[in-house]
Amino acid sequence: MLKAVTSIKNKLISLKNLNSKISPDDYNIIKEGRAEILFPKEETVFYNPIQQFNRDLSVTCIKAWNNLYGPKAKNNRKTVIKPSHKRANEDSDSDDQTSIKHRKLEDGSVQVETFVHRKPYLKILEALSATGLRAIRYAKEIPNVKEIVANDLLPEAVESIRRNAQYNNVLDIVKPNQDDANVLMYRNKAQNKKYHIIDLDPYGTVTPFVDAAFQNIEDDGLMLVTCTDLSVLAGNGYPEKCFALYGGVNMISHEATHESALRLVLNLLGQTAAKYKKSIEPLLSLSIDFYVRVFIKVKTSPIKVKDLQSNTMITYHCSNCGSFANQPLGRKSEKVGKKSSKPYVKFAPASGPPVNEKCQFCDGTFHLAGPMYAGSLHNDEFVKEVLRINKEEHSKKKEFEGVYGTTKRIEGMVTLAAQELKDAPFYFSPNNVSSIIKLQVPPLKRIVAGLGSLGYQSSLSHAKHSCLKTNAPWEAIWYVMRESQKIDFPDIDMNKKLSKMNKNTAGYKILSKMNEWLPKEEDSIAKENKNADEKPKKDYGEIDYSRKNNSFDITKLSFEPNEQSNKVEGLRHLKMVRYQENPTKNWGPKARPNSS
Ligand SMILES: C[S@@+](CC[C@H](N)C(=O)[O-])C[C@H]1O[C@@H](n2cnc3c(N)ncnc32)[C@H](O)[C@@H]1O
Ligand SMILES: [Zn+2]
Repeated sequence: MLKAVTSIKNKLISLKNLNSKISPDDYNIIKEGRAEILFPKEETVFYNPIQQFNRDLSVTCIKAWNNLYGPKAKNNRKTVIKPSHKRANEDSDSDDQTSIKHRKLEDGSVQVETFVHRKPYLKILEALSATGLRAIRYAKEIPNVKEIVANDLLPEAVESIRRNAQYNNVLDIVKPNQDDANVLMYRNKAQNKKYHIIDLDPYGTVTPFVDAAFQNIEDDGLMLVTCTDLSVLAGNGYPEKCFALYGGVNMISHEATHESALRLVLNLLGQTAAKYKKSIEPLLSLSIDFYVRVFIKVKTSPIKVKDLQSNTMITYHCSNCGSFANQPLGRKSEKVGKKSSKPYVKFAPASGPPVNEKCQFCDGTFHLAGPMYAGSLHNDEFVKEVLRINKEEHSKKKEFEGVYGTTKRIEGMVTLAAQELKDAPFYFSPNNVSSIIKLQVPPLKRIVAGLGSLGYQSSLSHAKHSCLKTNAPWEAIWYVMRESQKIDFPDIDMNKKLSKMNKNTAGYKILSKMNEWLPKEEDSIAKENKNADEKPKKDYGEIDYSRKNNSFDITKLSFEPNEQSNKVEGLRHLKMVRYQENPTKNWGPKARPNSS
């Protein structure tokens, strides 16, 4: 949270090394992280205090990326064995200082351990910097930063970046620059200048800046991307604009629209990267308040680019009952050569569609969402490191006391993201499903236990409160929801209930036809026997996003707590802070200041 807004009164500030004097009444000092920003009282440059969470999280993510995949991550301690006549520092990196330990081995050779004390090496571009606050925080809070170019189109913003970089004593690291972000990035490309980290935090959509950014980032680099245009990415009113900007349509009027927003942004990034033989790996993808923020690793890899097709999907979602089915746009499978017996990967068009013309549950019409990214939203290793830094360093170490105001929220959000079920795009709201079939909303843990007893996994979603992600087919979801009523109302008479319902409603159609489409007991037994005889199918990288596997055994249903329900219930008891602590009045994406 904002630490202090101090009005400077009755004295002139003379900035170190700055010739000009600043009139005190013109500025507030805003303290955030380790930075102090001189902020003009009449707002001419963009600053939104609610975005402190975004900035705190970004600092933590850059540290995590650098620890795991940064240019020198795997290289901090080298052990080499040399013939005894060679000196240890002959091959050492001339930029860095090294300390060396020699140990003579029995065979006469010398084991040389080189401890490398790195000179700052990280190069960061903040392409849309406004006051410079973010760049200054990166300079003061992230180790090993060599250079941060803090760029903005507006002269007032660049003046503010310069003033603040100087005031914070980081002008040796933070380089203010006035340019259109794209002009800067394409010029960098021409000069072969690249950055390890590119942060894109625009007003609204990131789309205009993405192409240039992919041509300006180092291999294995980290790209941090914000989009605040959620009315387009997640709203109901602009499918055509969403398609034009992101190359796909969101899940209009569906509770999972915030996850589709993330998948659309990742689709835009993945498609753009592929043009340059690059692939993206989402490290952490969050839907937060009024914006989305994704952290991706970028790699030049023509082989990985081949996965783009099978990692892209469209989604059919019923406009009546909300059930959905995903359709990957391609297939990737491992085959074995007939003559050579060598395995090879085959890419093929997908087969489909996964649904009939009308919804099989309620006769409703399907809407089409996507194309969008179908793969995992987060990387386990990265998320673990983010949580570690947040807990062990930012929350506990004395040196960080009072620096990070949003550690609880980072813990809450990232812990939820970490437990999200993979390969199960989207979630459903038990509240909505219950209201469709006009039954009482069961507790989440009971639904999860029921699905778990049928062999399916479930998790919460960071993107929406009280919603469930699951790899269960919709047949199982409707079935569990109906049967769960019998716990609360053991004498419930479903036929009587149906007779009172309007026959044209989705709920009536779902409940009245359920016994027709539920798997039959004898089918389950036959399937079990067949599976036991069948050789396992060898699929490589092929994930069934479609939810077509609906042959569960209905007789196995139980609502007793199980591993799945205990896991979900454990998280709900953590009482984590998902939302911003003490948001100000009328918080949200801030408009451009008047003068811009
Ligand atoms: C949302 S603000 C950035 C906030 C900042 N990153 C932070 O954390 O406080 C967006 C900034 O982008 C700048 N901007 C808009 N279009 C631009 C362009 N084409 N090139 C460079 N800067 C641009 C605006 O002047 C504004 O200062
Ligand atoms: Zn339906």
